[in-house]
Amino acid sequence: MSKVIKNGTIVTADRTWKADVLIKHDKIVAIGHDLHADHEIDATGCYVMPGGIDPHTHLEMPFMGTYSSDDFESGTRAALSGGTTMVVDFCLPSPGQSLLEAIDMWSNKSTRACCDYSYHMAITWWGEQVFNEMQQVVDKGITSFKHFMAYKGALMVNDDEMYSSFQRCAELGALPLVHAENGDVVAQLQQKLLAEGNDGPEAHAYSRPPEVEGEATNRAIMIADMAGAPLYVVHTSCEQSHEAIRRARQKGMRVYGEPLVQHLVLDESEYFDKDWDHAARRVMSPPFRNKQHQDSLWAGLSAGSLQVVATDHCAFTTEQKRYGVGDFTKIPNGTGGLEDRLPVLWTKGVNTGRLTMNEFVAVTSTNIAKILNIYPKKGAIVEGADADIIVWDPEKTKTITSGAQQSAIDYNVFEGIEVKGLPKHVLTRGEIAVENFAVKAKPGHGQFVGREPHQAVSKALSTWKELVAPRKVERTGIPASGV
Ligand SMILES: NC(=O)NCCC(=O)O
Ligand SMILES: [Zn+2]
Repeated sequence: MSKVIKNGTIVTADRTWKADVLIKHDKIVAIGHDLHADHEIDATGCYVMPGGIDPHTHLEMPFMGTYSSDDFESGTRAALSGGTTMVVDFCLPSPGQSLLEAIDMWSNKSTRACCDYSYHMAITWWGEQVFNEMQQVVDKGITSFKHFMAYKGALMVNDDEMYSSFQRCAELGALPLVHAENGDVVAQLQQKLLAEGNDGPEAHAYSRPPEVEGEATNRAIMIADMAGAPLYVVHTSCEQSHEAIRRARQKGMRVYGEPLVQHLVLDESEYFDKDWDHAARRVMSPPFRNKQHQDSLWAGLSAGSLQVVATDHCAFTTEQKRYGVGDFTKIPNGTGGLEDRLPVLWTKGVNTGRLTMNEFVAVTSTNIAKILNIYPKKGAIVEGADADIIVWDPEKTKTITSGAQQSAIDYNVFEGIEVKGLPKHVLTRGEIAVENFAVKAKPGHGQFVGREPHQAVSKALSTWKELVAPRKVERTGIPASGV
C-alpha cells in the first residue's frame, strides 16, 4: 500500500522546506508537490523528520550480576513511542567467549524487535581468536567495536589490548568505540570511599570525577591515532573529555563524541537526594555532572565538536538497584531514556534556542547514520531511503511519568519534566508504529541492519599512516663500530 505525508514541513540536517513525501512499501519513492496515495497522513502544523537513531543501547544486557530489564520488544517499543526508529545495541561476549557465539545469542534476543537495529561488538578480552574473529564479525555487518576502559575485573581492557584491537580495527576499516574512564583509578577511589564509610549512591559520583574521564578519553585518542584508527567516544559527560575530543578534531583526527540526553539535562545534585532510591536509580557511568559541564556539552553540539546525542539505555528496576544498599559499588550502573530522548532534547534544546531544528536532526539521526556508514538508507529524507519518518508536533505537551511509559521499569529519571514537542506519527520502514500519539508497534517488524566498513575514512587514515611510516635511512660511509 502506498502512503503520502501531506502538508508538513520537511526538516533535515541541512535544510527546511515544504513538500509531500510519498512512500511505497518500505521506501521513500518521491518528494514533491501534489502527491497522492492510497493512504494520506496529514502533517498540518507538523515537521517531517528522519526517524531518530540511538546508537547506544543495552537491551537485556548481562551486567553486574543481573540483566537490564528492557528487552528488544519493550526497548524498541519505547524507542518508537519517542520517535527513534533504529537502535544500535551491543553483543557482549563473556571473557573467553567466541565473538560469533555472542552474535548468535543477540540474534536470538532480537527476534521481537519492533524497529530496525544493528550491533556493536564489545571487546571484553584479547587473544588470537578475537583477532581472527573480528574479520568474520565485520563480514557479518558489525563494523564497530566497543572497549570498556572502566569496570576493572569485569569488562575492562588494558592499553596493550586496546592498542592491538584498534590496530586490527584499522586493518578491517572498523570503528573502535571507547567507554572512557580510568578503571584503575576508579577502583582505588571506590575502595577508599567505602573504607571511609561512604557507602551511599553519592559515593558513586565521588568515585568517578571528570578527571578519570578526561584522562581516559585523551589516552584512547592518542592510542587510536598511533593505531591509525578513527575513534568514537561514547557517553561523553564532561568538559575534560569534550576538551580532549575538541583538541583532537582541531588537529585533524577523526574522533567523534556522544553526549547522552541524561547528561545534558540531569545534574549531580540527583545523587545527594535524601531518598536512597531516587539517587540509586540515577547511578550510571559516567555520573551526572554540574552545570558547567552541561554547558560545555550543549556548546559542543552546536559548534560541531560533539556529534551525536544517545541514551546508553540500560534500565534496571528499583529492586535491582537495591542490590547496592550498603555498598554503592554493587548498584547496577545504567539508566533508561530511549522514549524520552527526542522530546527532552527538543524541549531543552530547540525550545530554548540551544539547537536549531536542523541541528536537532543532525545530532539525533543524520550524523550517526554517516558515522556508522548507513546514510542515506537511514538518517535522511531522500528518494530511495528507508521510510523511517517522524511527523513531529511542536505544540503537543506532556508531563513525563513512569506510569505512562513503554519501558518495563518502575520509574523514569525524567519524571515530572514537562516536554513540548512530541512525535504524532512514526513510520518504521513504511509501517505506522505511532498514529495520533498512540503506539502501535509490531514485535518482529524490526530487521538487522548490516553495515559496511567506512572505506573513505579507512583509506584516508591508511594512506596517511603509510606516508608517515618509519623508513630506514640508506647511508653510505657508515663508520666502523666503536667497540
Ligand atoms: N553506562 C552505564 O552506566 N551502564 C551501561 C553500560 C555502559 O555502557 O557502561
Ligand atoms: Zn559505557
